Amino acid sequence: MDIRLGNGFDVHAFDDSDHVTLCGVRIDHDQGLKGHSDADVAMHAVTDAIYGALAMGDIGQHFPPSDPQWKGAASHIFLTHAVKLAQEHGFAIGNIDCTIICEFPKIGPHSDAMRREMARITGVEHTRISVKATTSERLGFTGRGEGIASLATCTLVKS
Ligand SMILES: Nc1ccn([C@@H]2O[C@H](COP(=O)(O)O)[C@@H](O)[C@H]2O)c(=O)n1
Ligand SMILES: C[C@@]1(CO)OP(=O)(O)OP(=O)(O)OC[C@H]1O
Repeated sequence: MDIRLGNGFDVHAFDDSDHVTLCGVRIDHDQGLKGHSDADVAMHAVTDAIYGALAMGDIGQHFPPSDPQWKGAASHIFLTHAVKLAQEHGFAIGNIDCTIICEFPKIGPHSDAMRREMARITGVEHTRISVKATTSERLGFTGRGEGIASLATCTLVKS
């Protein structure tokens, strides 16, 4: 059995919009996230974890921020591409673990919806997908409410 481990990390700054999209779930909030795409920082970290496990670059190499085609794009496009690439190379996703770092919005009430949305996109059972959150105890840029950071780990399995 061939088992691969990948990690991903991403940061997006807040802007003055009225919602954020995290793991494909829209959360009304008094700020939004700036990005070339829909700025789904958590889904970007998960996508990069898959590319990392495959040792096939990163999200910006597959979907350059300089390409107008991806302006405002929904991030499920990027995640779907990474999953397809894994499948084409004979891998299935073993599990995904994602951590979202921010003071606000609170993630807990939305984490199950996020797991189910990523399960829908990836075709992976939601019991294999984890979405967690932490504050940074008011320290640093996340603590000052300047943006959201996210990190993710995934395993890929080829039997
Ligand atoms: N944006 C967030 C941040 C945290 N949580 C939940 O609160 C718990 C305590 O956070 P600490 O940073 O004080 O450890 C954390 O374990 C999460 O369950 C959240 O839902 N949303
Ligand atoms: C997702 C892409 C798409 O152009 O743009 P952004 O939304 O700016 O997100 P980032 O995490 O900076 O990753 C780079 C790009 O691939």
